[in-house]
Amino acid sequence: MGSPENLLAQPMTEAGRAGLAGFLARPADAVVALDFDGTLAGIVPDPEQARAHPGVVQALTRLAPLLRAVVVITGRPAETAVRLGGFTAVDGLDRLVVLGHYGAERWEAATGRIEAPAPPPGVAAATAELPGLLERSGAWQDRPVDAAIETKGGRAVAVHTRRTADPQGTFEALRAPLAALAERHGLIVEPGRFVLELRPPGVDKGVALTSYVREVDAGAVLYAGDDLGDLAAYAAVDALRAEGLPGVLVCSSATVGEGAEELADRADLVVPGPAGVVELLTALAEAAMQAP
Ligand SMILES: O=P(O)(O)OC[C@H]1O[C@H](O[C@H]2O[C@H](CO)[C@@H](O)[C@H](O)[C@H]2O)[C@H](O)[C@@H](O)[C@@H]1O
Repeated sequence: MGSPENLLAQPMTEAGRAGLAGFLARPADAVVALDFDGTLAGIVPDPEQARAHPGVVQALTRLAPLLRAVVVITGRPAETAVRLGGFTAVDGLDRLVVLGHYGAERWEAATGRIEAPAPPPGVAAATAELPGLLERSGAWQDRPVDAAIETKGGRAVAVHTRRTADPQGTFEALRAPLAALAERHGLIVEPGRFVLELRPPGVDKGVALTSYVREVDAGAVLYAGDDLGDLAAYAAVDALRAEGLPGVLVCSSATVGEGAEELADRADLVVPGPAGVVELLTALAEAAMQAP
C-alpha cells in the first residue's frame, strides 16, 4: 500500500476506482464506515476478549479529522464496541459515531452518550430457552453451554459454535431450531462467523449506513466489513453508487472459509484483515492530507 498513488491503483473494479477517486477528490465530505469484529478487531475464540487491532485508534485519530465522519456499524451493543475498541475520550476521535446492534443503538464520542430504544420483547424469553435447546443438541457434550451464549444487553442474544468440536457442523445443525425459536418470539436469526444471533427485525447495517450517509449529507462513502451481516451495507453502497454517490467496498479477509466468501467476491478492494485495514486507513489519511 504506502503511497496515495499505490492506494489509488488498488481497487480491482472500475466502480471501486471511480469511488476512491471521488472519495479523495473531496475527503472533507466523505464518510468511512467500518465493521468491528474481523475488521477493526481480530477474530478470537472468546468475544469478550476481542480488542481493536494495534494501530486502529491511532489510524482513526489521523483520518477522522480529515473527513465528514467515521462511523463504526456493528452487531455488538454500542457500549461493547466502544469499550473493546478503546474509543472513549480519545483526542482526535470527537467525530466518531458507533451504531450498535446493527443500527438500533447510537453512541457519539462528542457526548459520550448512548441512545438506545427499550429492549425488544422476546429476547429475554428466547434467552431463557437457549440452555435447554443447546444441551439437547449434544454439541457441547459435557461442557457448560453458558460459554456459548452471548447475552447482548437484552437487545439480542448470540450462540457461538466456534469453541465446539465441529464449529461448522454445529452451526448448520442449530440453524433450524434457532430459527424456530426466534420466530416464536418475534425475532430473526442473523448468521455470522460461527455465530447465530437472535435479534429483532427492522434494522440492518444497510439501513443504518444509508440513513447515516443521508443524515450527514456525505459526498462519498467507503465501507469495510468481513462478515455476512456486512452484505446489507454492501448493497446500500451499491444503491448509493447507482444514485451517483462515489463508494468503495472493502473486504477484510483475515479469516477465510467461514461462510463470508461472498463479501470478498463483491469487494472492490480486499485487505488482509485488521492489519490491512489499519494500513488502508493510514494510507487514506495520507492521501486525504494531500487532497486539494
Ligand atoms: O458486526 P460485527 O462487529 O462484525 O459483529 C458481528 C458479531 O461479532 C462477534 O462475533 C464474531 O467475533 C467474535 C470475537 O472475535 C468471534 O468469537 C465470533 O466467532 C465471531 O462471529 C460478536 O460476538 C457477535 O455478537 C456479533 O454479532
